[in-house]
Amino acid sequence: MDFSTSVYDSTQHNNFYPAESTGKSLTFSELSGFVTQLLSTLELQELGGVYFQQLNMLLPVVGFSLSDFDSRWVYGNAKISSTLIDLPLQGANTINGEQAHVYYYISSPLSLSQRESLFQLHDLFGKQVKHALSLTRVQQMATKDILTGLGNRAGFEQSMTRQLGWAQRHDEPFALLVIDLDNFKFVNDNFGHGEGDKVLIHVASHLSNVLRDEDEVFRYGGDEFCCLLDCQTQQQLTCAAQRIQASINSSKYLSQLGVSTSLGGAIYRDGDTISTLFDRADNALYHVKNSGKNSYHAA
Ligand SMILES: Nc1nc2c(ncn2[C@@H]2O[C@H](COP(=O)(O)OP(=O)(O)OP(=O)(O)O)[C@@H](O)[C@H]2O)c(=O)[nH]1
Repeated sequence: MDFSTSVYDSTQHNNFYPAESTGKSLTFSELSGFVTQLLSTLELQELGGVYFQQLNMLLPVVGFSLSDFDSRWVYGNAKISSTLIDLPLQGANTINGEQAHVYYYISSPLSLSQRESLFQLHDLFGKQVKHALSLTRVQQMATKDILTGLGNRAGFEQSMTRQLGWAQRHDEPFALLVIDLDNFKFVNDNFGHGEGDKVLIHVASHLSNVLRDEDEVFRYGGDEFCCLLDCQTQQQLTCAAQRIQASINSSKYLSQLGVSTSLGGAIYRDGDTISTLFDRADNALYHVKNSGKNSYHAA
């Protein structure tokens, strides 16, 4: 079997679309790992063990910029004894606003057939990675709230399922906060829906800024937000809730409009499901709403 046949065979026999087959979203590292896995199944003897090893490490790094591979090759002339691979890093990888690159030298020039093999690889991965990425984007859009950029209700349920699984396996609790804006309807009714939208965006940014990186915040729907927090005790949860309230109350913009927040919290207990945990936090919120709003209560 020649090299090109083995590449195409691998495409057919490797399921490169876990997003489709499992319905799970692909993270960067999953996708990179996937490229690594696929690469390691290819028969790259023609490239030699060293090239294979090094490319195996490099390709996942540049994962998403393989489409630039082709045009970025510098062959040098007959007297140059190395080949330069210039791999532009995409996305946030800029240095002082300039595109960041990874340069890679191969000490002896690649033969024509080695180059051909790499171009075939590039072709193959360019298409596959693009496809996997577009699936990931679609999935991300399905779990994102367009107005605030936060995760939406579907995203919340996905994360909650993951967190519940983790808590059960590792016997490590986490906390849920349900947050509802007070008097939000007043803003819509008196200043219009556009102003109401601005308030939601403003609150979302306060929530994102005040929480730790490992915590997650979602717009559950309407003027209701949810946070999944790395808190194991009521004391830690109360601290987080107070920080959120202090942050919202410090906003002149929100206080001028008369908007504040009511919060209900609950900590995971053994055997909890999404709905039992959510209901406890929601009942606590209900309690706050019925006792004057702008406060926090834990179940
Ligand atoms: N501007 C805007 N308004 C929305 C959006 N989604 C839901 N709403 C409005 O949010 C309001 C939510 O109602 P309530 O929670 O009863 O309003 P509230 O004044 O905060 O009531 P309390 O919670 O009792 O203080 C309704 O008027 C909805 O129309 C949205 O995306 N943008």
